[in-house]
Amino acid sequence: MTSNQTDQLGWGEKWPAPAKLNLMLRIVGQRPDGYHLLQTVFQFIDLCDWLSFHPVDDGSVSLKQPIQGVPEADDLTVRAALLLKAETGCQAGVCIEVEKNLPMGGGLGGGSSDAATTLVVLNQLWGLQLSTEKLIALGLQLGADVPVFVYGYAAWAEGVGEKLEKIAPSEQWVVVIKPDCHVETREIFLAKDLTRDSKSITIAEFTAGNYKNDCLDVVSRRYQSVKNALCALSEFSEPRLTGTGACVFAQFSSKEAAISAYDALKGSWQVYLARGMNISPLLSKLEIGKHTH
Ligand SMILES: C[C@](O)(CO)[C@H](O)COP(=O)(O)OP(=O)(O)OC[C@H]1O[C@@H](n2ccc(N)nc2=O)[C@H](O)[C@@H]1O
Ligand SMILES: Nc1ncnc2c1ncn2[C@@H]1O[C@H](COP(=O)(O)OP(=O)(O)OP(=O)(O)O)[C@@H](O)[C@H]1O
Repeated sequence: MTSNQTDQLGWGEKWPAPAKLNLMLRIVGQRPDGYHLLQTVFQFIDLCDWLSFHPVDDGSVSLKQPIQGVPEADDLTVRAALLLKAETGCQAGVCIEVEKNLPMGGGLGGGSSDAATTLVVLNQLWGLQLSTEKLIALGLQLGADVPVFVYGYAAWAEGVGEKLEKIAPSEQWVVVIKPDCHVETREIFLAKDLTRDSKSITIAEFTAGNYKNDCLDVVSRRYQSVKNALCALSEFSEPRLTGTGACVFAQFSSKEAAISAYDALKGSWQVYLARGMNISPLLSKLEIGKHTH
């Protein structure tokens, strides 16, 4: 393959893997296998990891630089690429480069988003022609948060997060605090004191302001730094927890208000200023590619 062809096909380009926020999260039941049945609203933010894919000719899947603390074989991008090969019999190889910006264990879905970007982009680069529905089903094997990143639209989600319906909450400015702790999703879902019987609500009830996250009480009881972050953000706007934490966020209707909260918090906290997005930057980049290639 010449370098010109390589560029045209998107090999070596940087592909975004955005973070998500759960704008609300209700636990409405539990499956026999222990997985929790949710109602949640996913929206993307313009805070991203960046992935690039480099062809290798020996059929192997590797990482250019493993992420600290994550063995290469466990990395969700490697697992996603191997899953595609196993599913399709594809013999091609790839070296994956991840520019990691999203904090891990933050409830921002970084690992899941990296996996989704790998599924979607390698499907294209390897010419596999799997449908979005098939990629969503493969993504679900890797984690409950992967499907929405493949889907690419802000979504009302049910099931364990795989029943997705497009939704368009307002794309507000957000300030996100990453408290100084790592919350394991599994630990929170195993907690005895977690509420698991919330009443289901409608999209209209969410839109009218029902933003409850059922994990909030358990997480803030166990992690003092999450509680402190909620308190710090509440000076500026109503704070919420994303997923099972640790990150907390608040929305702002103006950029100026968001910047002034960000400026006030940045001396004491690991804090991010971002913008809500109803179409994932990955999907936008794929659409642009379709029109230019
Ligand atoms: C909390 C959320 O981030 C909300 O978007 C997701 O539900 C979690 O998604 P995720 O991190 O991709 O989760 P997975 O990697 O699939 O599961 C991690 C662990 O959380 C528990 N888990 C996860 C999702 C779910 N609906 N019920 C669960 O009980 C399972 O015990 C599992 O062992
Ligand atoms: N490419 C990857 N990036 C980040 N974490 C990864 C990756 N591959 C595997 N992991 C593992 O997944 C765990 C969860 O990472 P992630 O960044 O998705 O957390 P999270 O934001 O809390 O996720 P979620 O909101 O889906 O619960 C990490 O602690 C790490 O062990």
